[in-house]
Amino acid sequence: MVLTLQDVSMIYKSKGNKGKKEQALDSINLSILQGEFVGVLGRSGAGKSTFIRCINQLVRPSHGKVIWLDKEMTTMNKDQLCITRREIGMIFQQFNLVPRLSAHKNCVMGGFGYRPRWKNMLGLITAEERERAMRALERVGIDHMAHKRVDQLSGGQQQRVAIARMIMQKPKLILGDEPVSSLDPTTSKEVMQLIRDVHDTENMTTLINLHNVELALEYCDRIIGLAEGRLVFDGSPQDVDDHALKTIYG
Ligand SMILES: Nc1ncnc2c1ncn2[C@@H]1O[C@H](COP(=O)(O)OP(=O)(O)OP(=O)(O)O)[C@@H](O)[C@H]1O
Repeated sequence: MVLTLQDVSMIYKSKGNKGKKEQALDSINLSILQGEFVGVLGRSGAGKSTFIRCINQLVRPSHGKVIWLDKEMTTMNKDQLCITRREIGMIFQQFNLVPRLSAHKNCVMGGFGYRPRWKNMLGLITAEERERAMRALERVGIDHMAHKRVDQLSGGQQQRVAIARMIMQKPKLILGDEPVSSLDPTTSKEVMQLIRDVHDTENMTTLINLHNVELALEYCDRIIGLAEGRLVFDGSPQDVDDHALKTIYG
């Protein structure tokens, strides 16, 4: 087991709206094995993003434990989290790149978690880091755009840069928060294939939110389904029949 969630719940308390509470996750218990590629399905509002973000503590769960490689993330302070998050790469729907910087500079930043803060602030990059970033861009097929500002790239190209930045980070776990939702169908497949290739060759573990059931069934080894914050399905893609889809999507 590389990742375990024990009784994880998340209740958001809105500041406005008379302090209304929103239960986004409800007692999730789950174990993920090394090397699994897991797709997370559910309707809009089912809790998929919250689930993914509770794993690396971008959202701090209200209750329960998240244990990653025998370390309990839920009780970690900010410094401990910074160190542990180096092992966890994240790919977002909106790419989360620095728009005015080049693809290469964005990629180099993937390695910043391993360097002293002062070096990052001064932007001191070694020749080895420069070369490694270039190789990561090559790996995702975007090296010919290395020196272009990322805000001048297409969505698919930007997501490739984000994946190269993640390769530079050398994580053991990939978390994807709807990484292909803003891409057209052909580009979505290309990006999913790329994530799958990186997962396979680097022997990673991956959890990814997807709106597209077909993509999930094609690329994932295991599917989990959320409905109203609860885990309502956990099985292989072959087990996702009409009954399972009805359970997940209502
Ligand atoms: N910051 C927040 N404050 C209050 N409520 C929130 C917050 N973030 C999410 N929620 C609520 O928690 C529930 C789950 O949201 P979440 O974004 O995790 O769902 P999702 O399945 O990822 O949805 P989508 O597919 O539309 O992105 C929703 O009811 C949402 O309104």
